[in-house]
Amino acid sequence: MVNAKTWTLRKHFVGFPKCSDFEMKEEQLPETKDGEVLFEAVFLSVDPYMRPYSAVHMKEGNVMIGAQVARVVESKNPSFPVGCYVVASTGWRTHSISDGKDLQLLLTDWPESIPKSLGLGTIGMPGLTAYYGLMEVCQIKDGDIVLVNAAAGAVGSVVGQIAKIKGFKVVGSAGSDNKVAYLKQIGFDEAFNYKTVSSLEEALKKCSPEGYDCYFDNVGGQFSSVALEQMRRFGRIAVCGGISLYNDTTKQTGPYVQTVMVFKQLRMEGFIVGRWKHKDEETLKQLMAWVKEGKLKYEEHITKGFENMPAAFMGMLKGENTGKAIVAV
Ligand SMILES: NC(=O)C1=CN([C@@H]2O[C@H](COP(=O)(O)OP(=O)(O)OC[C@H]3O[C@@H](n4cnc5c(N)ncnc54)[C@H](OP(=O)(O)O)[C@@H]3O)[C@@H](O)[C@H]2O)C=CC1
Ligand SMILES: CCCCC/C=C\CC(=O)/C=C/C=C/C=C/[C@@H](O)CCCC(=O)O
Repeated sequence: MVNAKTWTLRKHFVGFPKCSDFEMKEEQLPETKDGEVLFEAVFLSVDPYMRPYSAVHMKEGNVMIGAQVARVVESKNPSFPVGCYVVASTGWRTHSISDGKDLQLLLTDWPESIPKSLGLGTIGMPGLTAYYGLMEVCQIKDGDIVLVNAAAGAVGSVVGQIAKIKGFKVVGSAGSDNKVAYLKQIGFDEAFNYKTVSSLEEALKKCSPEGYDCYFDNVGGQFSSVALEQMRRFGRIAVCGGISLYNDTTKQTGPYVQTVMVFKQLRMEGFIVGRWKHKDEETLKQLMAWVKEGKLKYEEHITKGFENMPAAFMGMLKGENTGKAIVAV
């Protein structure tokens, strides 16, 4: 018998999450049955989507949603032998049992030199999000100038680097001078600290006087209202997320998009990474190849200890992370 620790949503978040919104619990797992595997979490992901999704997909008392890279420790399923690593969406739990249907093996031939935690970041869901947002939604093409915000984070840092691999000019914004230095280090052409510029409009104009063709939006709200005005004709906006809105207790309102959308003939499209699931295997292989070739750099912000999951989650929402926010058990 194995005891699993879990983090549950004690109270729905109101505004910015608080420690008292979470509760750690322990449960005894049953014996595994034929076809089942028992696995233990090695790395867990904390992601922005957990904040808005909790309100829609969770009830108070539920285990917090989320993905982990886990090691199979007991197996009655030949597809997942003991010792193999899986990506599982079983939430904030140290141990889980599954019949394997919802498990994803890490890419085969994962090199020892590349941390398996990247299966939650650059070679996982955030990397896929960056790739599909640029290639499928923005449909980047020759000569495009790309803008991405939350650029030093898990998704944004991959967006900028893929755009550079493909030969485009890239501008990024982030919330500290250290993050701006990091963006320059990984190849962004221009980067600025959105918290310290005196005018966002001027900063965007200075970084690209010609304007922008592709805007990969992770932030939404006021940033987007200003950025839309800097788009070039026939520009494309991939609406990936709106982290500046997730903790609002009252909905923010306009300026509204219609005038600029019509005059500049813009295309704006929201998307969820799962739309291209059928392409995930080949895309993950491409991301892995770029990492191996040193073209796609990664950074991780690692918090140690399962007991620190809420702190890691709240820290990520506050911007403490450069690169992917991960908890190592
Ligand atoms: N549509 C989809 O399928 C998916 C969408 N997403 C979305 O992508 C975005 C980035 O996610 P991810 O890369 O995992 O997270 P990040 O690693 O970028 O971490 C979140 C970052 O958001 C920034 N941030 C927090 N509050 C604000 C604010 N008020 N204004 C501007 N920036 C803020 C912080 O960086 P800073 O210091 O720069 O402020 C923080 O580090 C999110 O909006 C997320 O919801 C992610 C995955 C899939
Ligand atoms: C302007 C408000 C927009 C609200 C949008 C909310 C969230 C956007 C977002 O971050 C979506 C993320 C979706 C992630 C989906 C993940 C799962 O399909 C798979 C998770 C497993 C894994 O990490 O591999």
